[in-house]
Amino acid sequence: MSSNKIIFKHEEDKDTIECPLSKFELINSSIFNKGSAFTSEEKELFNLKGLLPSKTNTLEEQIERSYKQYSDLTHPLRKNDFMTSLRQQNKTLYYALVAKNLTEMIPIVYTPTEGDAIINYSNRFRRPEGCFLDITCPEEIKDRLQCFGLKEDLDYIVVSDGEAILGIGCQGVGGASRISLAKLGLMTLCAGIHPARGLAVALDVGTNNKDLATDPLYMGNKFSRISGDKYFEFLDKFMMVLKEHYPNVIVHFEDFGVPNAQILLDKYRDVIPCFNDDIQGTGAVVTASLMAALKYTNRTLPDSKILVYGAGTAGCGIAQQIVNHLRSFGLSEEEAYSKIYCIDRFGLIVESLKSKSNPTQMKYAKKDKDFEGVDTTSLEQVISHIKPTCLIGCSTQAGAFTEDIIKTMHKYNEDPIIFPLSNPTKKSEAVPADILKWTNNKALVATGSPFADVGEFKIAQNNNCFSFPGIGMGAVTIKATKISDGMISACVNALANLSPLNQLKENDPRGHSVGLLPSVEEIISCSSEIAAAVAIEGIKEGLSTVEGLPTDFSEMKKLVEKNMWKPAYKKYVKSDKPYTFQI
Ligand SMILES: NC(=O)c1ccc[n+]([C@@H]2O[C@H](COP(=O)([O-])OP(=O)(O)OC[C@H]3O[C@@H](n4cnc5c(N)ncnc54)[C@H](O)[C@@H]3O)[C@@H](O)[C@H]2O)c1
Ligand SMILES: O=C(O)C[C@H](O)C(=O)O
Ligand SMILES: [Mg+2]
Repeated sequence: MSSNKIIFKHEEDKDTIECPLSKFELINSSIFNKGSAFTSEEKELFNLKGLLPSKTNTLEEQIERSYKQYSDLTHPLRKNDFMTSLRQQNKTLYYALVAKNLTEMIPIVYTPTEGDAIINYSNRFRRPEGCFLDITCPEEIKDRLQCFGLKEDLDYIVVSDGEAILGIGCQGVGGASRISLAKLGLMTLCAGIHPARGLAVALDVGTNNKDLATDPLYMGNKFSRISGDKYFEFLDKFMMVLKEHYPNVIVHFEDFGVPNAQILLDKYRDVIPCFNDDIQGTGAVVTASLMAALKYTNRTLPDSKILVYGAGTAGCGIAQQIVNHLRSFGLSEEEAYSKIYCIDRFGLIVESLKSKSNPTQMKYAKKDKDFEGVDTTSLEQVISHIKPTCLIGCSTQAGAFTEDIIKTMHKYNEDPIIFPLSNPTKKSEAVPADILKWTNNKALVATGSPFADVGEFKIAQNNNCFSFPGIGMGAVTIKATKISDGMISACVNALANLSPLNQLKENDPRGHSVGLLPSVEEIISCSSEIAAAVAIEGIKEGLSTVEGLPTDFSEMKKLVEKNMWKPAYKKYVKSDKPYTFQI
């Protein structure tokens, strides 16, 4: 393509934007549209005079108006519908509105309400967003992707095949599309990925969800999910198109199922700059909150025993990240693995469970003889035998952490660390109010979905939304060739340092009431701090392809913040240059 085409690069220091659209095309472009905020000069210049009423609003006035409309709706799913429409109309207004109301709106546009929106996708569908790739037409992958721009036009892709959406299983094409859009939305909101430079990709490989397959309105392929060679060939074709045509784009895998998530990550992480949010993003946020909780209670990671309940994609990702962290304390690989215990649907993973467990799970297998006389399918008995410091739930089993279980944890720990991480809210292994009640308010709790404070106790959201935006933006900043384990560990350390517990003096009893992680209100500043740490680690490891980047943390943070797209209107000047990017 010609070099004079419009490229949305990080142009935050410019006061004007070159706009190649006019009339209906302009007003229908969610990237360029300003709605009632077009000035009279812009209305004249872009042929909009007959398309808009005469008054020009400010962005603040538009925020006020849309917040009123949003507030008129009482049902969370209707609020989600409203926000989806707003995003499709005017991205600047959408992100400005969410940024102003983070605590209220993140649960609407992300977990948990997005889970309901996904379940109802084909019935509530109004307008498509993002790219759809179909396993029946692998030869079309390149052309379909190129509708959204060429290699200079994209920084970040979120891709899902919809198999393991949150804790609600296969949600077909709707799950694949909307979970990718929700994650991409947070990349823009929290880490400033330009909305025209991010792409949500839905891979439609069929569905095993009977409700969808029998719904006449279901919009995806109704055949059973394709697996095995044909699935991997399709994925390989997609990844090779990215490698050839979008070599600098960072790829974020989301909600792939257990059989494929780790395999795809292992296969492609040295080939394409990519990471899996459920494995590595979750591993990072949970290790960070665990480190903060241990530090506050004067314990160390090498002295801890961790029990992971639900050894799927997230559970094994968390376990692996904790192992990586234990290694940084000088433990051997064997010692590190020995500190982590995993339970899956057949009970504690022990050597004799080999035929029912996958190779990733078997890394944590314990010797059967060490559990003689213990019913390894009973969580309570396993806890009594191991006496873990920390219990982590990623099982999708609502209520699995019963009163007896939590009290058993408390029996062996003055301050047990309990993380019920399954999403959405209805899948949580326990609710914080119960956990606190059953432990005389001593447990250190953080949950996957948002929960309200319990009296004076603040419940941190132990969700990968605190890690993936920083990991992704760090990688985009240096146009990384790879996202290394060191970059993920840099995220862990940066996030653990941001825990509000660090601001307390030793033995300050308020510890349990400040929350283990920063509040959602702080998610944007946390993400830039993490991005800077991740970028610096990538440079140190020789994984950057950008020349002349700062290696000093505060300089890098300034650069990251400058590069972050912010929702504000700029003056438009007319452009006749060709463009290829999404509008
Ligand atoms: N908080 C976060 O940031 C975060 C991140 C990722 C995933 N999650 C949540 O964690 C849950 C799991 O996600 P995933 O991607 O790992 O899914 P997954 O399907 O890969 O894993 C779930 C695992 O739980 C196991 N399981 C099912 N029933 C069980 C039982 N009765 N006892 C023990 N194990 C059982 C399954 O066999 C599977 O291995 C979901 O609810 C998801 O929303 C939270
Ligand atoms: O999407 C979330 O809220 C976190 C996580 O990626 C999940 O799958 O639950
Ligand atoms: Mg996920």
